[in-house]
Amino acid sequence: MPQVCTNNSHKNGAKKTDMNNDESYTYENLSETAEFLLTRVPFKPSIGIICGSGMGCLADALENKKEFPYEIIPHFPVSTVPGHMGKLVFGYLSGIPVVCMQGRFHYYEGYPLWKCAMPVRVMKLIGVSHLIASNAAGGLNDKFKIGDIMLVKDHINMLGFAGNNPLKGPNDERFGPRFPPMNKAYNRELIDQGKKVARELGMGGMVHEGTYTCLGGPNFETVAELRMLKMLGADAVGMSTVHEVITARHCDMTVLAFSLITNICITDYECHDKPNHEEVMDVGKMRQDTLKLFVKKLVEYIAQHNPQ
Ligand SMILES: O=P(O)(O)O[C@@H]1C[C@H](O)[C@@H](CO)O1
Ligand code: HPA
Repeated sequence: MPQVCTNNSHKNGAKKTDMNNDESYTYENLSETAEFLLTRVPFKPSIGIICGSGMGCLADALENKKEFPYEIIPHFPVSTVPGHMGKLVFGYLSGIPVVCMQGRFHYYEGYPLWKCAMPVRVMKLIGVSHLIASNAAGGLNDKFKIGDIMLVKDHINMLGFAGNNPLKGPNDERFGPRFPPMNKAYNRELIDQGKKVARELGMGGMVHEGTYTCLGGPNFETVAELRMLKMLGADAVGMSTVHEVITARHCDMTVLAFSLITNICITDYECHDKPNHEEVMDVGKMRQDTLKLFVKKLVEYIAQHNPQ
């Protein structure tokens, strides 16, 4: 049975922070959050996992779990999206300690990007050096099929084009530099290892490499928007991950991200299908065994080789 933690000082959905949307978390705020967790978990994971929509199964695979509902963690936002459980889960995968976000935060939930990405900084402060971020995404690349996996080799930060960035505002050098590079955001060794693992698991044909783009959501995209994104070089489109990766790279974490292609983007006005969140979650469930195995193998690789 997983151990579910409680926090009496933050009972009954009581307001945990006075911050409004203009005030970012301070280093001290996030250190309090990290301290809260570290004093309740008997191990320090160096690998963090973020579960995409319908992919909470990745956290179910952990052993000796210790679970923290987001409501009880100081300064944490709460998850509002179906398919995102809203729990931080510590445990072991193949005997390796990991921490898993079973539910992430999206811009369309009403949170500013720095708040959506705050758990990444908390992970950093508890000792996480490697982040595996997963997401559900619509496939734009003609070669992709529903249920395929795309290892993210790069992203197009559409929200960033409009000046919206999780690093916007005063920079605290204790997290990272004012102007972080983003040309090597996704670790090449881990992308190659992802492909190797896929081949070993007999799923080589369903794993690709490509560019992810994030829009604000919550609506799915128009045909014209999708045609434009395809022309720009995007292979998959979603509503998350980019703000987490930027925050992770800012504080020098090594990142692997992958998209589960849950639907094929509709770029034809004559097609009358409609994308929907139920389908997105169903594909996550359909692929849960494959995803668990895939992530487990990557965690084993990271623990053995410590790619930088
Ligand atoms: O959290 P992710 O990016 O996996 O969730 C995707 C984007 C939207 O939140 C939702 C749409 O169905 O799934
Ligand atoms: N668009 C945006 N986000 C998504 C999609 C999509 O088609 N599928 C899953 N998340």
